[in-house]
Amino acid sequence: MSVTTQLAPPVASSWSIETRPSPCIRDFSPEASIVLVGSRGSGKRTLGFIGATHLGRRLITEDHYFQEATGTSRGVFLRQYGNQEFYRKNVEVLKQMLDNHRTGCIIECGMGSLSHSAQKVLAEYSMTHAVIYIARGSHRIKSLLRLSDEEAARLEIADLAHRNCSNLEYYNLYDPSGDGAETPPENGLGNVSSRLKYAKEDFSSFLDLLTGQGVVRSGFESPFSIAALPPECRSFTYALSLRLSTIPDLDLVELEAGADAVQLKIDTWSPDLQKLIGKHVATIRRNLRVPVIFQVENYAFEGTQLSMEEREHAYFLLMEWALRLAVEYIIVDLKYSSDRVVHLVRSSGRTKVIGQYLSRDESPWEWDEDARMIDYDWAKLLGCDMVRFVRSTSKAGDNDLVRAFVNRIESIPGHLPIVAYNLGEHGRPSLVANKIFTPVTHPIMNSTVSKSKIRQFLPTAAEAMQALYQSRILDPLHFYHLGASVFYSLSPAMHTAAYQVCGMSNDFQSLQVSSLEDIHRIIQDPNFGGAAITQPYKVQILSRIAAKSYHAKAIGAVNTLLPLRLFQNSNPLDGSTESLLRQANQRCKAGPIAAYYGDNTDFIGIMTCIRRNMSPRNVIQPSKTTGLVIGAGGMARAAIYAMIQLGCRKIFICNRTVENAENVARHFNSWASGLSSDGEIVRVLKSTNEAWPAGYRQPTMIVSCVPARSIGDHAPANFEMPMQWLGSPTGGVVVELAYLPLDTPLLKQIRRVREETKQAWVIVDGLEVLPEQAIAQFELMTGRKAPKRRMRLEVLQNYHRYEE
Ligand SMILES: O=C1C[C@@](O)(C(=O)O)C[C@@H](O)[C@@H]1O
Repeated sequence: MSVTTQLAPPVASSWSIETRPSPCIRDFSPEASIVLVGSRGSGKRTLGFIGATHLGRRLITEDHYFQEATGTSRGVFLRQYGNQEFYRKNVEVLKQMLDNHRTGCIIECGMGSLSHSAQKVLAEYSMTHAVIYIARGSHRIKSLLRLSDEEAARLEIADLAHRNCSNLEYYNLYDPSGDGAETPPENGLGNVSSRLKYAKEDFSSFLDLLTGQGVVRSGFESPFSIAALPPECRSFTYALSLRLSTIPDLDLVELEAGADAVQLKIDTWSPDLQKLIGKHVATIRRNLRVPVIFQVENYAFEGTQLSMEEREHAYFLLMEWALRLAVEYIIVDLKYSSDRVVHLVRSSGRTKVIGQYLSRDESPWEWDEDARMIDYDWAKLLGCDMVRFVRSTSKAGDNDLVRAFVNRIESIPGHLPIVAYNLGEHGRPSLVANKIFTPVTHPIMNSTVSKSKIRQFLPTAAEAMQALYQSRILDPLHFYHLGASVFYSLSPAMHTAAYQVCGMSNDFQSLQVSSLEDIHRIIQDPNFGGAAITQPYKVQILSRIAAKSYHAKAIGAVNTLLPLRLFQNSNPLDGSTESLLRQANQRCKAGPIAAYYGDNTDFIGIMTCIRRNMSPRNVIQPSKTTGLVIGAGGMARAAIYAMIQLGCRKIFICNRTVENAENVARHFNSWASGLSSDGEIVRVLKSTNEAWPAGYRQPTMIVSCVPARSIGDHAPANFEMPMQWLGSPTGGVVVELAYLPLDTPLLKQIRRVREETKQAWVIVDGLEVLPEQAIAQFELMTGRKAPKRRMRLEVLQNYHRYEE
């Protein structure tokens, strides 16, 4: 079996940097238009629509553009003018379409891109733009298009042309939530089902990755967010080691457990390896939502009878493949020829290259030799973004040498992030002390058989964390839920379960407090780790806070309080992003507290739930979409901010005490004065007797932030909507934040209306939002990736304890 011929035609191994074809540049300007190519049935148009909505871009479809440019449809043109003229016109129109939309668009290319000249045009465009090939399982395309075997085979061969003129690849996984969904019509708007939840999330994150949007967004907004720094700049991050061959036997959803990335090891060959990798990368992303570190193991070639030269060639073809999939990291063994490495680095786009020196044999090199520093410098010179040193040892003393070596590198100003540890049983202390992408396993993988012996020495992420607490590198901290009425909270259950899953020695308890002074007493303890703040203190606590996130400032309320400690060389009170990032990197250490930092995750919970449940028919249009918020407390503020973040610019607020609603409206109108042409984003509805204001569409997103049970002397709000306000012909999303009882009068009413009018109202109850805000809160408090599934499960399992 020749592996190389299956992957692509072999290339001459004598290539030097000069003679190699120019690298495929995948570094595009953030605004550059994005082209989608792929066969019929691959899902290009649906993805185009999702992408355009997500990035706020125009969707251009080739068919529609052809019709516009020529005045006839493709079919009619072909019949009228014949093949040759049709092909000529196709290329002309394609070129014109691409040239006229160089920025700010998502361009869907259909069959018109198959001819040789069209491919040339696309290949040229791919030098400056992302041209994404949309792949999909051939059996799915076959059944979707109802093709015979022969037709399917023909389509698959023709489709290769698309792959050849693209520089990136996206595997469009089956989305079970979208069964029955229709392809959007020609203008791209309208009927895509709101149910394509996974595809929406998958493709949106893929585009964030390509455009760099995700990083830009989170960075300056909240320095304590784990997205504010890439994992290689944080302390003690874990990479779940996952071998390709074992994936079919695993339920990936079960693997969620505190890992910051998945290290995907290619350990085997199969005839359709490339497609398999694309599919598995997509599956990992969907199920675990962490970056992928791509690595090809040497033992993958065992039994293939490839020459060394062929192995090297195959190795680099796979690396190129990983770049096409835009994996976040690739590990490149620096034993291979440096011109190949340089070529790869030049093509890497936003993928970070980790240069590796690996030895599975003992004593090939020592940690304290000068040659290690030369190796490090060489990796840097080759353009690597990080360096990884790994070797076998049987001597415990080698672990101290690793530390000394890492210290040496870390003393170099502007040094590259470094991964360094010893393999095997004796190397475990160095593995646990390693700070970046420590490879870990997962309890459910213990039963899988390993070709490589190292697997059995890997700890789980929880074990690695526990070791850090045992050796006092990290400190157990106390966390609280503080408010006037906290007995019904599910927060302790969610946070405690998350500590357990991640191997953290913290505790979390609810305390009822009756004044800010009460709170102050609790949070002075050097082992205080953070608090979830609830009513009525979300706004009041602002007076005790030295620094707050961009969001908390905008909202004017805080639900997450964190300590700022007195650490050497850092002034916690200067409030600079840098000092806050330093605090964030040390948040698992106890120490005297000098001040407090405030953030807000309520808006994240609400925003996530609206986005997830909003149907594309109600896609947010700043000039048209309206939102309605009931209540005027801290949660109502978060709801308004969530709507603003989603792009809504016409928000109404309604509250029993009108004055409070007016205060909230004033706050946002002054904060957001630049966002709306008439300067007013939030307007007050004085009572439910008012008719819906003329000139505004009825709301398509409604969030109720009033309690459904009595609190102290306050009677429950029992809020119901005036029927006239529920007139949106396309329905919308109704988010109810109260969850005691779960079936509030408002939700009962919406169900009734839905039944009677058949309008598409989607209901989100309080138990859906609650874990989302807690997940974001846990990550702010600990810097660890939250075990989301487990936290959501805790809510469902514990809720019944409080039901009347
Ligand atoms: O409002 C809430 C709900 C909550 O107070 C609870 O009951 O668990 C927890 C807070 O973080 C959040 O802001």
